[in-house]
Amino acid sequence: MSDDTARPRLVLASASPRRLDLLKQIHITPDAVDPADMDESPLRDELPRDHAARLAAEKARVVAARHPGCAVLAADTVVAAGRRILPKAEDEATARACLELLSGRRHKVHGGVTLIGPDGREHHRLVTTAVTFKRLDTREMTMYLRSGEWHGKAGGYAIQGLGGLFIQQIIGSYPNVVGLPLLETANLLASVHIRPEA
Ligand SMILES: Cc1cn([C@H]2C[C@H](O)[C@@H](COP(=O)(O)OP(=O)(O)OP(=O)(O)O)O2)c(=O)[nH]c1=O
Repeated sequence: MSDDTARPRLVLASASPRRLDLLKQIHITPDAVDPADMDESPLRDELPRDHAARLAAEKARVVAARHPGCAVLAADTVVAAGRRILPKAEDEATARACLELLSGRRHKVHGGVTLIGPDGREHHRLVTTAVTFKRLDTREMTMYLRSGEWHGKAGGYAIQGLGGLFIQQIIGSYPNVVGLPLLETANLLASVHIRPEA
């Protein structure tokens, strides 16, 4: 059987337009997008990397149950300052608190990825990127809060947008910070015969 005939349908279990764009960037177009839409609160004392891995797996399982025989891809991005999991900023006060915490410091972004194959087998990856912010002055803080870009973003910033202005150093995968570690995701997908189209 050729690789092409073996290619299963791919379902992206995500409501994030960024994840769809990142997949498209590597010439992979899901056959369907079906967000898991679940409670993403951390468990008591859950470590940031464990949280990212657990949520990616849970999102994938919920969606795989709705699409038997398909490959299902899910991910979760967690911004962590030490053992602390930063929230997704839904209001300005939360965004400000996140930015004050990140200002002038290094933090980590953990990207959990789960692929459930058409045979129901689970494959997991956890990718960590270290990001250093410059120290933000009052003008920069005000400008960024006004932009509204922080809305719905883990840690209250977007590296792919205006937030890129604050990045002094990054060690590791850039697309992981945006929402999907592309190298590791492509390797997972290749294991179920889904490859970038020319
Ligand atoms: C740190 C950072 C996060 N983000 C975004 C990516 C994710 O969408 C979001 C993290 O939240 P997630 O819970 O990982 O994703 P989501 O709720 O948007 O979508 P779904 O769970 O359905 O897959 O933060 C950026 O876009 N840029 C950044 O630099």
